[in-house]
Amino acid sequence: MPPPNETPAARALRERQEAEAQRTSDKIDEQIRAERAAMKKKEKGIVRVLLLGQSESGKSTTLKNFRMKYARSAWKQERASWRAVIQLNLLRSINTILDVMQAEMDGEPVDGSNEEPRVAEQGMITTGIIDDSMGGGPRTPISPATPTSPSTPSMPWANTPFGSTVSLSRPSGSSSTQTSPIDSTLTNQHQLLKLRLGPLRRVEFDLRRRLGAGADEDYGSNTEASFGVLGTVTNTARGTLISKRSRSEFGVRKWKDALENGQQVMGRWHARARSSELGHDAGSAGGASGAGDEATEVIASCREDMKSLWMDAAVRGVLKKRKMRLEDSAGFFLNDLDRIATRAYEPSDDDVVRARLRTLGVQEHRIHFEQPMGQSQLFPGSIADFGREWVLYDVGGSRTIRHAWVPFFDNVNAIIFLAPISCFDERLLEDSRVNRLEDSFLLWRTVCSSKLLSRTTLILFLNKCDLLRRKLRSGVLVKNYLPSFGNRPNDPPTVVKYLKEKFRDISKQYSPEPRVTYYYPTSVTDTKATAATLQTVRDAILLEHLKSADFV
Ligand SMILES: Nc1nc2c(ncn2[C@@H]2O[C@H](COP(=O)(O)OP(=O)(O)OP(=O)(O)O)[C@@H](O)[C@H]2O)c(=O)[nH]1
Ligand SMILES: [Mg+2]
Repeated sequence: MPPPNETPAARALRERQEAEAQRTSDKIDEQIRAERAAMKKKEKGIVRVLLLGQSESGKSTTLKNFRMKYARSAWKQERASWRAVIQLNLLRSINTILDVMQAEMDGEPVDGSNEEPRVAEQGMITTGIIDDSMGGGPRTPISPATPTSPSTPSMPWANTPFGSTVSLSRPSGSSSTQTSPIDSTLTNQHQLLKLRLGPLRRVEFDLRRRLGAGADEDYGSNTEASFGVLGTVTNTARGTLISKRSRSEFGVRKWKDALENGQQVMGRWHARARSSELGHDAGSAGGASGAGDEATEVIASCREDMKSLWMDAAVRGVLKKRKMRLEDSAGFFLNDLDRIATRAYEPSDDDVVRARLRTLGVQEHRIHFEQPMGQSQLFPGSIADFGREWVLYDVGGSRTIRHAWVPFFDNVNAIIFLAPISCFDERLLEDSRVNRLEDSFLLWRTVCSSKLLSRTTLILFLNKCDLLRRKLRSGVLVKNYLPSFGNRPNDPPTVVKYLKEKFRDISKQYSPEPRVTYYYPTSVTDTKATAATLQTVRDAILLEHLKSADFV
């Protein structure tokens, strides 16, 4: 209230001051409004893409392809720090072989209980989505009988002197196509080789710990925390080649942390490793930037022994007999030992794309597209900037962590769903009663039917086509796992088309309202082909985004 005895002059002054204060207040309000509007406009321009799919479907690999193509400088900066992860992948394979050899030497029985992972067999969790006809009992086994060697091989390795090299026999031709009786007899030379490679167990343990193994998740009912011990983890079952044994897989909540930790390992051990004397041929000279950490030293010094192990016919025989197909497993680098097991090793683009680092948390990656995209020519001017900023969310795909996906559902423009279609004869790692393809169909149905996602653009990658090709070529019959496939030709184009139709039917049947869905057969480890796919995907997502923002 104005003062009771206010003079006309005082009143005029007060009113001027009040008007001024109001102008300032309005200005601030206007600024806030403008900032909010700008933020909203910017937010509206940001494209949010969620990568979904079961574990090992290829989500992180797709993200890497995106970053490699569109965030080139960040990618290049980060590339070297993947070295420790790749080394860990390599050591996991080697130590798995050593574990399997040990099991063979101990005369452990070959586990064959997991040999028929069909889409829906008795006792399996089934949706009936793929084949309503399949509720029933066991089907005729398709596995060709695997010749077995004596369960207790001769073990004449006592008192063997350590030599400087261990020479073993080489497999004749490709082991994966070997059909003659398997020679899986291990000798004292194998025992010797195993001893020589013993230090790699400690290196694997050390690398895991340093990269952040605190984040490791254990699926196995009986997996021991210590390194060098086989877990009772059901590994990817591949038709006739199935494994019940695998070392637990390394996973992290945040890549960034793990990669930074990996870099620190290099730094910390740098000086020590210089004077390291291991008594082996250490391969190519050190001196490359970042080279010289202890893990690298030991790995380089064991290169020839690792090669001997991987190339050995009897070792391959044991792997085959015990149904381990390392070549198809995640993070397989044993064919690159000459390049990777050196002190000077620096990861290539392809190595990083193929490296396996299991995702446990949600990873957010921002990409700012520098080049104008296709539609910007169609929609010039201010729209050229629209959709330049992308946020890609990569999530963990195992069943136990899928609940973390939901909060992202109400704010994404597009979902890239990865369905690994080579997995039609495999079981889920986290629940061996469930066929992996069936799990993908179930997940796809959940995504399609979600009301929150009814306006979200769906893009389906029918992934791992390369592995599908290889599997079909090796004689695995789709109809044995999906009876409704019937007598169609058992070739990749037919299988891809058949599965695509299945996914399409689910989308049509379960989407709350009609929607456009894009389907791409992919092999996302093939970076060149994936680059072309991503270009198309990017254009498609942007077009849908522009439509939803009423620009079109
Ligand atoms: N051969 C082949 N390998 C693939 C393909 N896509 C992915 N991989 C490999 O499969 C493994 C798993 O891929 P990731 O991208 O890590 O799988 P993810 O979906 O992120 O798995 P989680 O993080 O566990 O949810 C990696 O070793 C990849 O290199 C493919 O199309 N072909
Ligand atoms: Mg991942």
